[in-house]
Amino acid sequence: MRRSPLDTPRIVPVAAGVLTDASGRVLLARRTSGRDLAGAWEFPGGKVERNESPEAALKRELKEELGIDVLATEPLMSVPQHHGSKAIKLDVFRVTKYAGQPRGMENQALAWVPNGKLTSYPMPPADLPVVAALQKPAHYLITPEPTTDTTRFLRELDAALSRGHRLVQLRAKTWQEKPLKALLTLTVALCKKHKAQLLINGQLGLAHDFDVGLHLTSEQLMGLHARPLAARLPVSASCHNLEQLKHAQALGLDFVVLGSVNKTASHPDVAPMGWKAWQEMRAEVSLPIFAIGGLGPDDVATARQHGAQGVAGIRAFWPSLG
Ligand SMILES: Nc1nc2c([nH]c(=O)n2[C@H]2C[C@H](O)[C@@H](COP(=O)(O)OP(=O)(O)OP(=O)(O)O)O2)c(=O)[nH]1
Repeated sequence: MRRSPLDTPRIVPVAAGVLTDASGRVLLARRTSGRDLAGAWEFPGGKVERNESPEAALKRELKEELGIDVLATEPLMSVPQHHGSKAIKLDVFRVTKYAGQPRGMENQALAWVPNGKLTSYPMPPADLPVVAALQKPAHYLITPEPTTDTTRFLRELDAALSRGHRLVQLRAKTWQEKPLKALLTLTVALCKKHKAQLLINGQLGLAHDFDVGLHLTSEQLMGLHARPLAARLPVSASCHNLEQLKHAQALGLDFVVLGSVNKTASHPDVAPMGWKAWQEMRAEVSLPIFAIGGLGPDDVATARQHGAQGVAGIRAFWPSLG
């Protein structure tokens, strides 16, 4: 249900920093008792004051909380998040240079956590997309419908993977089972070679048989009552509205794709939602979301500033189309 303007909470701006040590461990701080989200682990930081920039707030907060001087930062992402009656916009920066040794100046516990272990720490909802951004790719490559010229298809996929893509959806909607199995065998081998994760669009049986991930259409998503694959295999879904996003989160999907952000050549009949509506839906859930629709690899920074994991697409990612 949509909130009316009267019950929309004021959006509180918060700045937080990702500090890493020489071995890539990330610094988390534990929220002290008697506060909102007490006991949760978070990225150090705090509320942005009136007339203060998020970077200035981060410097001030990390001096107060950790006793360090922040010398250089890079924007990582900005996450809009509603939880309970609160609404925040969490601006997260990588702290690339600082002076001093972080200490818990406010008696808060600190922990240096290996990147791969971050998900075992209970964190506020707004931090979950940030952890995903630290751990998972920013591009989700969706293949164009393969033609019968599979040699060419595989050559182009090889070229795309050589550019660094590590998350791939095989979208072969019109293929019969037998040739699709043959194509999938070759696609699996290619993805293995490039250490890329493969998901197949729509075909649960094949995902099982080939031990690959599954990408659900929005219709398939809404027909499910449980996550359809073992936890070690990724499951994603296409979403177009808040109901679908919430269902994907309730099922425990690994990530979703939400769009269309802009008008696209492939779906000219779909009305674009634009970034504002995209961001409002993003704020209601905390699972990682790729933005899709007329976007390409160059749009990752914009997508991250609206709370996206990154960008998904066909056209701008595929060698002969981009
Ligand atoms: N610092 C920080 N805050 C976060 C993160 N994730 C997240 O949801 N938050 C929320 C928790 C709080 O609602 C708000 C940060 O506020 P704060 O730490 O400056 O202030 P506080 O809760 O002590 O509140 P108050 O005493 O000022 O009322 O942002 C995070 O990673 N780091």
